Amino acid sequence: MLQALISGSSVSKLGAKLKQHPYGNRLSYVVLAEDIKLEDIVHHQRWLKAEYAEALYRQSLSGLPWQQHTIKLFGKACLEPRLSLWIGDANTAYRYSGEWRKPMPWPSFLLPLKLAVQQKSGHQFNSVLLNYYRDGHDYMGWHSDNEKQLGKHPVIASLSLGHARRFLFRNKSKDQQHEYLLEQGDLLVMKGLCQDQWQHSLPKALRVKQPRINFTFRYTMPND
Ligand SMILES: O=C(O)CCC(=O)C(=O)O
Ligand SMILES: [Fe+2]
Repeated sequence: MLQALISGSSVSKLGAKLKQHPYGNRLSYVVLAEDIKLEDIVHHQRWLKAEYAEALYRQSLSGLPWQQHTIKLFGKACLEPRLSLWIGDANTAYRYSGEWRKPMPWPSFLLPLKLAVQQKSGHQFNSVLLNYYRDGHDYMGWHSDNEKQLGKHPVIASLSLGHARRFLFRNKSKDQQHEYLLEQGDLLVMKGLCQDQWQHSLPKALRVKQPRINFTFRYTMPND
């Protein structure tokens, strides 16, 4: 059953490779994950089978109650530059921007995906944060996922659907930066010291008109 979701050619290619950016006419290159000696970041390109990835993308776009939250930035209330949704076991409420967010129960169509992500990464997850970037104006700023509720050295498995977007890492002293291109069906696993040593962001891409959806599977310390 699970094998039906997963592409046979998900094994990373080795060696130094440069890949041309698939959008924009600016000549721009992306260093593939395999070039980067960051053992705590693993990029499984095209992990999901194309037909399954496309069906999951469509179902997630139209079938989930996406919300646009307000956050406080320098004391001012602002709309987040993306939509999101917190899904998880009943005891995985989490604190974000001063508020408790209760999880939506797992919709049945996400259960086989959760199992497949657990199998691939070798870790258990009880929650997933979904992000919906409506177009290239939506983005996620620099941050580390280092909240207490995620525990020490969290493992976060991030699945990408929809339009390809750049995903950046910079180390905390800001003298190194790496770039990944996340395409439909890619699974990026962040673990070990990733959240301690690096920040990540999904920058704006103003030429992109199509949406992207991202699922970040996490283990959240249960509330009870
Ligand atoms: O959209 C992405 O790929 C990353 C999302 C992210 O970093 C997060 O939800 O913490
Ligand atoms: Fe993150």
